[in-house]
Amino acid sequence: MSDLLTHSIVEAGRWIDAQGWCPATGGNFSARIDNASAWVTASGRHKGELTPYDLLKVNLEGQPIDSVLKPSAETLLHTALYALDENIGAVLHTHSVASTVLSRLEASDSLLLSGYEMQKSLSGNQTHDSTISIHVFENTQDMQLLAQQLKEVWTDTPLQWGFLVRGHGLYAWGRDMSEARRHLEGLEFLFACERDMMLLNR
Ligand SMILES: CSC[C@@H](O)[C@@H](O)C(=O)COP(=O)(O)O
Ligand SMILES: [Zn+2]
Repeated sequence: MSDLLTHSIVEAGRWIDAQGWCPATGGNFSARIDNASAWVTASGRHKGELTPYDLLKVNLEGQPIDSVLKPSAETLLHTALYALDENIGAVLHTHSVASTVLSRLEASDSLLLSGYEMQKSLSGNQTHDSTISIHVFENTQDMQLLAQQLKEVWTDTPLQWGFLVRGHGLYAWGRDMSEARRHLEGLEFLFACERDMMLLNR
């Protein structure tokens, strides 16, 4: 199963674990194969210790293709993103302290960030002197419901770069794994800064 896409997921898991963003078995990752399928991590694995045999193919309804592995509990969020935007090529979900805490400190459904040079790590941003919005969904164990809410929000206004799930973590994406990693790293940095600013009452 040696393949560039599966390797990119395994490698992302090692890097994300090294950052401390996927403790225990938290997090899940995927990469689009084509317009009808994606590789996704199997459920319950430690994401820093993945091998290609911990990945399976799913269709965009989240059903396994030719695999007995159980797909990530949150597969429907990955497949919803691929169905919503044909330009999304990879999705990374993390459980960092910053995203978990900040998503609880933010009471509304939209986290606004401005004044950070690191905003330029997010595609389409040329300056710190703008305001970007990251949607915050309420957490639920009902992935059908969360995927439906994602579709409804997106239909109103397409999301960019990522979204938060309150008390849970971050979903970040990009046109390929490289861009997904850059968006993830930029957002995690911005969240850590914003959490500190809030804690300092600034
Ligand atoms: C440590 S429990 C975390 C899970 O509930 C879930 O949120 C998660 O990110 C990982 O689920 P998984 O089914 O392994 O993809
Ligand atoms: Zn999760």
